Amino acid sequence: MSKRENYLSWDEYFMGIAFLSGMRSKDPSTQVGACIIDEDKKIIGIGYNGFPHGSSDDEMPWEREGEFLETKYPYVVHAELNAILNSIKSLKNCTIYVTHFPCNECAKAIVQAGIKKVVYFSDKHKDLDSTKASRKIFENANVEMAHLEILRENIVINFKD
Ligand SMILES: O=c1[nH]c(=O)n([C@H]2C[C@H](O)[C@@H](COP(=O)(O)O)O2)cc1CO
Ligand SMILES: [Zn+2]
Repeated sequence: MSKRENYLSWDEYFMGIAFLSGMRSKDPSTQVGACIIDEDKKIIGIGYNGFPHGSSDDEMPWEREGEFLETKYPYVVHAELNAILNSIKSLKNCTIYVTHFPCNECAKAIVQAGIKKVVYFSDKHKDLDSTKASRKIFENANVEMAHLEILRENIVINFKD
């Protein structure tokens, strides 16, 4: 019997895990996921955007607009930072798969952690200054940036069969 066709590529697998992780996010507008792998393709950290430990999800605001302290922005931990903080070992020379291109704050953390490659899916905020700053941070630190185009339309997990 020949091998199965249409199995997940490594890129699809790790980006798929980043997306699955993002599905844990309670942010009603943007769900971000991240998955960090080492040079042996072992997963060593996963994260999604959410409030810090101890913050009740029901008491924190998910608002995008209004008085700064009444919005989510000062409180939410970004997916990339959560993945870094959740990692089980050194991130030197690792690769991070992210559903969205990282902001400049996450870019700084990615560089300082020793991550050498960023594989991203969405770059919809590419014109924001914070994204331009991220690119500059990555370029200066020789962190490779790679846009991942996934050709299949979806990955289905069927719990019924
Ligand atoms: O790098 C990032 N990583 C990350 O996890 N996020 C999270 C924070 C917020 O919960 C959400 C952005 O929300 P919004 O698109 O409504 O502004 O995504 C946002 C960024 C910035 O693009
Ligand atoms: Zn960020």
